[in-house]
Amino acid sequence: MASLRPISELGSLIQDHTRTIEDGMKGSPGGEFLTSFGSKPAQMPSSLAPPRAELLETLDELRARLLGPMGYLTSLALPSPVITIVLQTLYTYNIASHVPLTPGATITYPDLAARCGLPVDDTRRIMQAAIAFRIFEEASPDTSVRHNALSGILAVIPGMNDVLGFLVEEHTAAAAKFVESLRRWPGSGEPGHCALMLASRAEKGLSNDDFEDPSKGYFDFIADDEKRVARFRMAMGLASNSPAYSWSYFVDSLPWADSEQCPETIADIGGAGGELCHAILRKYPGVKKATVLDLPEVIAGVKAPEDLEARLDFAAYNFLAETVTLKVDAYVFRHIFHDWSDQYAAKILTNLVPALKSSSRIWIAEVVLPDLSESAHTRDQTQRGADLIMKIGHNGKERSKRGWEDLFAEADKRFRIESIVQPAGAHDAIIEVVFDA
Ligand SMILES: C[S@@+](CC[C@H](N)C(=O)[O-])C[C@H]1O[C@@H](n2cnc3c(N)ncnc32)[C@H](O)[C@@H]1O
Repeated sequence: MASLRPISELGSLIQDHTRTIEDGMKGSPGGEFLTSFGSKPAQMPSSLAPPRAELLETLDELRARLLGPMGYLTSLALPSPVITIVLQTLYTYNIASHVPLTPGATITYPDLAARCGLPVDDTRRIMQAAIAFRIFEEASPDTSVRHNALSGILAVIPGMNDVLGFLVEEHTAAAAKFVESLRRWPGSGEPGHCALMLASRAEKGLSNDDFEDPSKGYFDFIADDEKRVARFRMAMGLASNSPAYSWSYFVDSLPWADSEQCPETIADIGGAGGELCHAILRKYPGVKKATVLDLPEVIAGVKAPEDLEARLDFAAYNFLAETVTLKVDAYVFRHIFHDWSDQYAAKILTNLVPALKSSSRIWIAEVVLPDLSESAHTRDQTQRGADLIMKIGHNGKERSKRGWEDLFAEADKRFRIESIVQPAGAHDAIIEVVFDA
């Protein structure tokens, strides 16, 4: 472990980075970093991303070191159920929608309680806990509240409440069942053995001791529940709209402007509505034909936009149950493998093998976990957290470079990772794989 810097040095770094950000944001929208309702969120240029990341990391380190081992551990464990209680109640009673949206307007605790159908004393206690975590503001002590920027997004951004609902209802229930899932099915890679499925079956009064097919996962389970499917789609849609998820990182990183390297034909496996192919075809005229392969129900009714009609088509394909018959120059997978444990991810790859020739390339857009770092705990908290979310939700996983190498080796020794590129600011890396047929 590297020797730790004196805490005064951390304080100076915090001061320096804060100044850099404040100066860099002067006069820009959101540059004052206000938290009141209606204030503009800061839109920081990418040049400020490094000082921002280092500032947040330094704040995290200083806090952990000042709290000391016992204080820091308590600071993790104690708020965790409290945050769950607060967020679950905010979602279930849609509390944000009952607080007036006129800037500065307030509501008393009894009025809010009446609108939400909650007891007054509980409403006050839940709201005050929320306010302590910076959601809402107290307008008058013990009497009334109003929105702030954070609570405001729950009320005004379409889909935000769905995101909250998805997280607090599905993930929280799954988290509570995680250890039980480990005990019941140690090491299982079956989607039906994940904690979310354990929780979902228990919630419906279904047996977890005796159920038919552990290969059926969360999406199969909720398929008939329109409300849950819509909420999941909304939550994913909102998350994938964040700039770090932009298609352009992947599309721009492909070396296909060079006609020597540009494939004439490609297939996007699990390509859903074909949006990634739209971007690829528009940027690379050398790609003459793209085919989206996905489940029949997903591609049913999906059409290519007019300008791409001659170059884009869709075909039904089940990557777990069938081998690929469509032979193209390059296969693309975006956000596919992390949904699956190694045994299923390897199956997807072995099902591709019969279509591969020695010049075939596979391009994957997904996370490549970096090694843990003493100087990037906040990044690691997010990425390792996302890995566990994939586990509780699907028995899926995020993979490190080693994890990807092991996966390809398990699938077929002829796969070889040719390159991994991590564009700055992007959530995903781009993994290029060749097949030594
Ligand atoms: C997380 S989405 C990714 C979609 C798209 N590649 C993207 O980047 O937005 C996973 C995709 O895999 C597809 N999928 C799931 N199971 C499949 C299967 N057994 N066979 C083919 N596609 C499947 C889903 O329909 C969905 O389109």
